[in-house]
Amino acid sequence: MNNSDYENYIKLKDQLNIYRRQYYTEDAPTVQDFEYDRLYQELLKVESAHPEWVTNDSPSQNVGGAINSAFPKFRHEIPMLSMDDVFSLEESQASAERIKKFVNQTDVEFNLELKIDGLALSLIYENGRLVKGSTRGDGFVGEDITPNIFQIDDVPKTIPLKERIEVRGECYLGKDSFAELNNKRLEDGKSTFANPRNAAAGSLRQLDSSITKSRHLQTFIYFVIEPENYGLKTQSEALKQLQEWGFATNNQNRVVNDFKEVQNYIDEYQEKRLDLPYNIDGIVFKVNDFKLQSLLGNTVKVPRWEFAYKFPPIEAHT
Ligand SMILES: NC(=O)c1cnc(N)c2cc(Br)sc12
Repeated sequence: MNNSDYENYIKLKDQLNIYRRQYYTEDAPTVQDFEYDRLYQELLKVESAHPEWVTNDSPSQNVGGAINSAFPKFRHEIPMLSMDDVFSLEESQASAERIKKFVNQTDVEFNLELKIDGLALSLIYENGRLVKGSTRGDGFVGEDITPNIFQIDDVPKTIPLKERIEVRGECYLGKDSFAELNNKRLEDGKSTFANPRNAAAGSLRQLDSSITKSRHLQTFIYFVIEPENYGLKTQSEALKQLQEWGFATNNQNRVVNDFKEVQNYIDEYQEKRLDLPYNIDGIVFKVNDFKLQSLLGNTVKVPRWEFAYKFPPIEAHT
């Protein structure tokens, strides 16, 4: 083993952990997402060549980040995992092929969805009433932010379902609300947020709910936990049902069967993303059939039945 390779790996791992703390816990990253992604992919490459170097504190073994202890802790009954990322059409095709091989089926239907650049949240309803809202945290223990969730207008406080249910999605700040917020902060002589995702995170993870209320946060809900308990068979069906229950859902999803359709969808939204009223940073591929999703299951950190294609960074025009 070349000692300096190992030392470089430790430096890379420590640097990534600093970036994660800034992004997930402090809501104030000092590095752009694409640079973080590049370094993270480099770490994965080194770890696949040297699995014996991998320790529990590696970013590859953890989801999300440490929580703000000022909030009550909330242990997720089912971990809130993250997702594998791919960075090219070819990689996304290879991932889709690996999934088909795993389930030994050539015609697997995928539901493509927009990857919202916000922060993950979980909502729990009992007897049709919202009882709990939480952040992802480290995937196992998140922050109980229930009072703040009640301040988000598009989160239904009651739903027409008596059974207990957990749904998950993304909390985000629209581009216009972000611009208004930063202009107001500039007028008030305050620091501005680097991007809408940090502004959303800083607004949702607020100890003062009235500040959360003033920030016009929005949500897209896209997961039903244990969907088959509610008679749902596919992800596309679950999105329709979520909308009928009263959740804010993103209806720009598309069920695809072949790669040409995937290419069309990616091209279409790579084009449209600048005009959408919210930030997206990629496309989520989900195996549409829940029975196949169960067959595929999860690895320690990510589901095998979904992955994200990340758009290349938007060129900053100086
Ligand atoms: N549509 C989706 O499933 C989706 C959208 N936006 C996101 N940031 C994420 C993250 C995970 Br993990 S899934 C997902």
